[in-house]
Amino acid sequence: MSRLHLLGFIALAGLLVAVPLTAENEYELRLFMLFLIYGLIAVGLNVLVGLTGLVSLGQAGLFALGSYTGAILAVRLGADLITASIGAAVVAGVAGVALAYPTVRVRGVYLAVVTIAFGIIVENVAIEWSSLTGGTTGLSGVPMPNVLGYELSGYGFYGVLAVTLLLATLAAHNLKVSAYGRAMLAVSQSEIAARSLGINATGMRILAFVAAAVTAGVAGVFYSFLNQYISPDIFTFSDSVRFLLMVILGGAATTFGPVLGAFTLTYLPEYLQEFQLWQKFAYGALLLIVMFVLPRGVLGTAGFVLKRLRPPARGLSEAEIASAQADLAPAARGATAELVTDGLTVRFGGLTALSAANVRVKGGEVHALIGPNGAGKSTFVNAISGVYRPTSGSFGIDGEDLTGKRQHEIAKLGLARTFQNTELFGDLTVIENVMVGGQIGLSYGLADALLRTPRQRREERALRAAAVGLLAFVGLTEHANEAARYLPFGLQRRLEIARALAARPRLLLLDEPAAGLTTQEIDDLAAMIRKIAASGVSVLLIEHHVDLIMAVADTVTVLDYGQVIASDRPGVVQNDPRVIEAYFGTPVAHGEFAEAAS
Ligand SMILES: Nc1ncnc2c1ncn2[C@@H]1O[C@H](COP(=O)(O)OP(=O)(O)OP(=O)(O)O)[C@@H](O)[C@H]1O
Repeated sequence: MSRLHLLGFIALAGLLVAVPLTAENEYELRLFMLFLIYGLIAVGLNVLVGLTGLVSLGQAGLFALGSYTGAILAVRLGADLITASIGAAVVAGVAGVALAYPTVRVRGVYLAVVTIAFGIIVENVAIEWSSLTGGTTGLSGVPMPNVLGYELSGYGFYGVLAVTLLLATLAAHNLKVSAYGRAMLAVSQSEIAARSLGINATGMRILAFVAAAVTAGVAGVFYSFLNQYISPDIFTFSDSVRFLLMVILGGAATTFGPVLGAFTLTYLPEYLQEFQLWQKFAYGALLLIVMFVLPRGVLGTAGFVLKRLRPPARGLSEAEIASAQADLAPAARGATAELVTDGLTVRFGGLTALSAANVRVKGGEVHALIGPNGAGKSTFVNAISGVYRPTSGSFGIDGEDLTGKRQHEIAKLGLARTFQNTELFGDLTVIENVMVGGQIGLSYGLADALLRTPRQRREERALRAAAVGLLAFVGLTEHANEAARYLPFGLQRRLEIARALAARPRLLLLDEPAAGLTTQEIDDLAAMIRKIAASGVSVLLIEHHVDLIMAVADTVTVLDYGQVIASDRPGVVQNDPRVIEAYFGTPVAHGEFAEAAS
């Protein structure tokens, strides 16, 4: 944990201890307890909004679901605070999974509408199912907070709320700096790239929704025990908006932003009471001004300014570079990684982009796939990496059939790729991009991430060391701490290669890696590809640059109108009349092919 974050946690803990000692009356303490409850909702919602970039305007619905579940369990079944919280966490968690499902199809404003609809449904069920919920009259008689038959004092309950908020903030912070947090950020920035590195994007979104739902559900139980009475009008759409505002105002994706946002929006209405009729207007105007001046939220902007004033070193320390070594060899040693496609066909409506392609990439070779524009090269790459589902035919690595598998499953079986139009995680740093690539080899789980166990730290250290080694291999150590989006184009291409290599694949697909590079950069790329192949990785190279192909390829396969028209050693293919005709329309003299195709 950075020194700044440690200070933040100490300050938060200090505040939580000091408040009950200094509170002058019960009302003050109760208001602070409300802040703790809202803070819990905001901290959970920040996982969703800050890390996966998704917006939920249904948090009041989840809060209500938790409140009602807790209250019903307590009133009707005599459950204590712990049992009620577990029950509410389960019910809200299941609702979180259900809410995450639409993200398979919808995002952005459509997803926001789905979450709004969810909130409205919960509110209406609470009103209409009066035999269970008490309808519009609400549910009263929630007992005093009690644990295992012992009633908690006001301060005891305060302690439970304070410790829960502190632990939730710590767990959310740990999640953010773990492989899970990086994976969520990666998914939000380039889903296709994240999937190509073995990340289950849907799984990450479900996890984020569940985190936001469970915290809102437990906060709901706390609320019903604090209030001892709940009714549907406590959980309205404007509450959902307020919860979202807490995250955005404090600073999405920051550790303490949601807590600060919850604090501000709990106390602000109190201070604005003196404006009487103008209270709501003043509230809105103030929010508008803050968001206009600080679009990243208060702590987001503070962090940004701090980085400007004291920029972190762009590169890595000598010691860190010296301690790391690139390991390019495939994770599964001894594997030959032979890719074989059998009659692979991809149709888009009436267009056959790839027609019964039989390609064999032998273990450890550099195999170039070339062809005129629109020949079907990218379609081939997308088919074997799981982006497109083949219409017919099959493909596999080392005899294992991969047809029909999803992108992240194929990645886990040893295939990594780069993209024709680079697909980096722009807001992550260069080294974080490579670390996301290496996450496929991690074995620590969610509990390790939340608790930052020694196992998590050990694996993260090894992951970083491997990433440093790969950055040295592609010559990017000087840029390690820069955001990937600010790298010059040529370096972005190299970063994509390092990121793909971090997954320690058996087969590496390079989709036009030389596009847009200078002659010197292409020479460096050729040397890099040779080294990669020498370490035992099979390379499938999609390229137009004939010089590069001649320099590195062991075999060249030529596609034309989706069909394989030649596959042989480069020198043979270069003189194949069908290939020359495919590029020029008519047979031409020897030598002109290389000149024109490059
Ligand atoms: N998602 C898609 N939907 C419909 N048609 C597509 C799709 N992707 C590719 N195509 C079509 O399939 C054919 C093959 O395209 P593809 O991009 O695979 O060629 P390519 O060899 O990679 O070309 P380039 O060198 O220009 O990248 C083209 O006619 C293209 O228009």
